[in-house]
Amino acid sequence: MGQMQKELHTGIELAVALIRQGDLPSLFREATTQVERLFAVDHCWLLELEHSGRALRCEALAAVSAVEATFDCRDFSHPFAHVLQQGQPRELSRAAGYRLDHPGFQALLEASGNADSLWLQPVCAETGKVLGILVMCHRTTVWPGIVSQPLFQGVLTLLAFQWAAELQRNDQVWQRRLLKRSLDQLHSSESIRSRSEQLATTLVGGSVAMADLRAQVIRAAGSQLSVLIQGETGCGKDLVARGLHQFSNRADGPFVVVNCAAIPDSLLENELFGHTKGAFSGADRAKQGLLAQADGGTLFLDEIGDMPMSLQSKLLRVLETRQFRPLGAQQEQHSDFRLVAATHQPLQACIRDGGFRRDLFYRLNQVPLTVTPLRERSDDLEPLCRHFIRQYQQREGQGPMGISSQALQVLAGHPFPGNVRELRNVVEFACLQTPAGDDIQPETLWLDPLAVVEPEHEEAGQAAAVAVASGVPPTRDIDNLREASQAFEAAVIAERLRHYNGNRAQAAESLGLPKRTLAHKCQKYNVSEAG
Ligand SMILES: Nc1ncnc2c1ncn2[C@@H]1O[C@H](COP(=O)(O)OP(=O)(O)OP(=O)(O)O)[C@@H](O)[C@H]1O
Repeated sequence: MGQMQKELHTGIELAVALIRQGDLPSLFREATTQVERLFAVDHCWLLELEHSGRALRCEALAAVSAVEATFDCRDFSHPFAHVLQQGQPRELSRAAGYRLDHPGFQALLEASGNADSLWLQPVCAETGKVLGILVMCHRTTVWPGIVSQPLFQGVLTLLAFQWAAELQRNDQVWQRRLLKRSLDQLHSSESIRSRSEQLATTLVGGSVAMADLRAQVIRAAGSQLSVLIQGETGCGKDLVARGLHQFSNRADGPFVVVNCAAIPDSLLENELFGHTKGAFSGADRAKQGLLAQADGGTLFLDEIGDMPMSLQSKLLRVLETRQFRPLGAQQEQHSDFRLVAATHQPLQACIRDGGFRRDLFYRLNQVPLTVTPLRERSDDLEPLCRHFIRQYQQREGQGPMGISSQALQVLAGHPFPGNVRELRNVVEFACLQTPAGDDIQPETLWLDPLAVVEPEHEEAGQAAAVAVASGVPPTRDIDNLREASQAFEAAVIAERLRHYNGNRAQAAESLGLPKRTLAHKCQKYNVSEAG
């Protein structure tokens, strides 16, 4: 092979080797090795200008030395700042280098063996943009013979070209990733927003607390983690649990509700686990438990704070394995359910008092959700009132138009110890007494006067409240028996309705009246006026 052909061959080999590298670190490794080999240079380093343009970094030096291999471009205690500033290559003697006290630069000298001379060569892209610096170190000054070679210029050009292309590729990848991330974010926040809006038709309220809660419900619905909903009685925990099911991928599966406080302790285990035929005397048929029924769906354990300790341990085991054994069964069964639990009790305090298992609490509380009491979200009052009026109209076929601002003001001053359930009852009472097409007025609002009585005046307040609430005169003052009887009847009805949280069917049944008659009497006596 002729000399020229040999050189050409070397050049092509070198070019292929450089082009083949898929990322910057391997490009740098290949380029420095090639320079050391081709030009018989003792040591070669590549310093990369950081994206910010503020510092140069030498990864290869960082790998062999303990010092920080970063060179601030404004720090003239190393020679690279000068090279960048002038944009020209320069030679540097080791003796001159020793006078510079930059620790990174000293480490570079150290790692370059006995080099007496350095050549600092800026590497620039076609656009003129500086990419970094090529540093060659050798025992003696050999530079004029090297840098004048076309092969050296070729290596530099190719290195710069590949380097710039790699940066551009990284930049594009980065841009694409950024774009994708922002699109994903946009998409997920958009989908959370639209689902939250859907949820707002059942979990009503315009307050910030309610909007936050809805977004949390939507996010939690997307996971399989157990959710513990805490909040005062009547504040909407049941609705939250339903929302978690409705917006989960189990929405087509069953939603099984167990009220741990409503089922006697002795029956609760049986309800949950079920039993086989003949498991105990009287078990003449097998019964599927609620755990099994919840397979593929959501199991909602309401009032979990009331679950007996013995059952808590069993539940914990089920939650860990999703396996359980019905009473009398030989085999364990599997049920794939998502657990949602709720309580109005302060579970932390129950744990301290020994009434609730700490390990179960942690198992349930993977996603904690707290529903704020109604008195702390007054912005929800108006939307909730309108929601309940609309529900009333749909149910009864007619009802009031809306609610007056005075009535809303009165509601805003009430503390609502019974939360939204209490508000719903108050609004429904008011609906009953408001002619269709009118707005609800303050006089029709049946608010529990006890709720505003100061604790120290509670007893006196209670007596007064009964009189105010009932409107029944003391017996000795009665001068019209018919009116007094009617007042008494109205007071009993109002009291009973209150007792049943406004459930007219239950109140009517407990008084031995048909529901229609009760509704008629409410209208006739204008129940709230009796208060
Ligand atoms: N944000 C709301 N939007 C619409 N209705 C609501 C809202 N919050 C509560 N309600 C209504 O108030 C009543 C009580 O709510 P819910 O049963 O969900 O309360 P809870 O916290 O589960 O009560 P408890 O602690 O007694 O079980 C229900 O009729 C429910 O529909």
